[in-house]
Amino acid sequence: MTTLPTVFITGASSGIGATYAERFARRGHNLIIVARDKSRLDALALRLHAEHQVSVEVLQADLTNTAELPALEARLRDDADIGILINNAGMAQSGDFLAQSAEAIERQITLNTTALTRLAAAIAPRLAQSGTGAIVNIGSVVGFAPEFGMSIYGATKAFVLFLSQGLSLELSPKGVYVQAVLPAATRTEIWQRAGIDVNTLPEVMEVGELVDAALVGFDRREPVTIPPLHVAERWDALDGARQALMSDIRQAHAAERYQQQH
Ligand SMILES: NC(=O)C1=CN([C@@H]2O[C@H](COP(=O)(O)OP(=O)(O)OC[C@H]3O[C@@H](n4cnc5c(N)ncnc54)[C@H](OP(=O)(O)O)[C@@H]3O)[C@@H](O)[C@H]2O)C=CC1
Ligand SMILES: CC(=O)[C@H](N)C(=O)O
Repeated sequence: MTTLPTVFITGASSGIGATYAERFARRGHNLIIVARDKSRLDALALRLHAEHQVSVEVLQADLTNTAELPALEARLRDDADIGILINNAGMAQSGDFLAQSAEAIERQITLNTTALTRLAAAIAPRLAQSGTGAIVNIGSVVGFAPEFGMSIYGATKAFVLFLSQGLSLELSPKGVYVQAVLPAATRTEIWQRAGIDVNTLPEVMEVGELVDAALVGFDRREPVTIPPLHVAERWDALDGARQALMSDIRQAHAAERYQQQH
């Protein structure tokens, strides 16, 4: 009998991360769940263990505190049972760029990009060595849309997509699956935490539907999964246009429109 890999999930105390934890427990995976709120993690661990007979270990950590990252990195690097990383913890901030404090900007970038990247970097060599495993990074459709007015949040999520595509190119030949999941508005606490009333939003997906759809993409080994996108060809066209740029942008001379007029 093959043993299922342990799933390491950040931001598992609520919302999308807690739902991933429930879904993977249902599939029979042991879990390591990470967030700041230990009492919520403990309650989830007890429930999932009772309902699904899996082992659930709780790791309390503040991922914005880079001093807390080495312990998590060491665990990902050294624990051969961990075969799937769900890089989910994230935060959003509402409000204009002009109104953001330096501390708030740093916190958001550290959580959404630095911690995510460092955790992926910690597990990737071991997965590549074993030729198996998966890294799932939770981005957002906001990463496509500066028009949504969440410039820093969107920029962090554009980073997540770029990083995931790059890692997929590097790691998939070595047997490691990398998935970027890009949800749109989903009913979780992130909205309240960002000072936005989710009930004022026009279209909101329920979190169970979002995670189940993301797992369909996971099982198909899709590199990029966008659950709310009904017309899949739109993504193919966007990514195709990006790839078509590549031959055009490698040029030794500036385009004619930038040549100095003498
Ligand atoms: N809901 C939505 O509309 C969308 C969400 N996303 C993304 O989904 C991901 C999950 O968010 P979602 O479930 O919606 O939101 P929630 O606010 O419900 O969950 C966020 C999770 O991250 C954890 N977290 C927050 N800050 C830290 C920190 N400093 N250190 C460790 N853990 C932390 C929280 O736990 P704790 O407070 O206990 O630390 C919580 O478990 C995020 O990356 C978000 O950007 C993407 C698109 C849409
Ligand atoms: C607060 C948000 O913008 C949300 N998390 C999203 O990514 O759509």
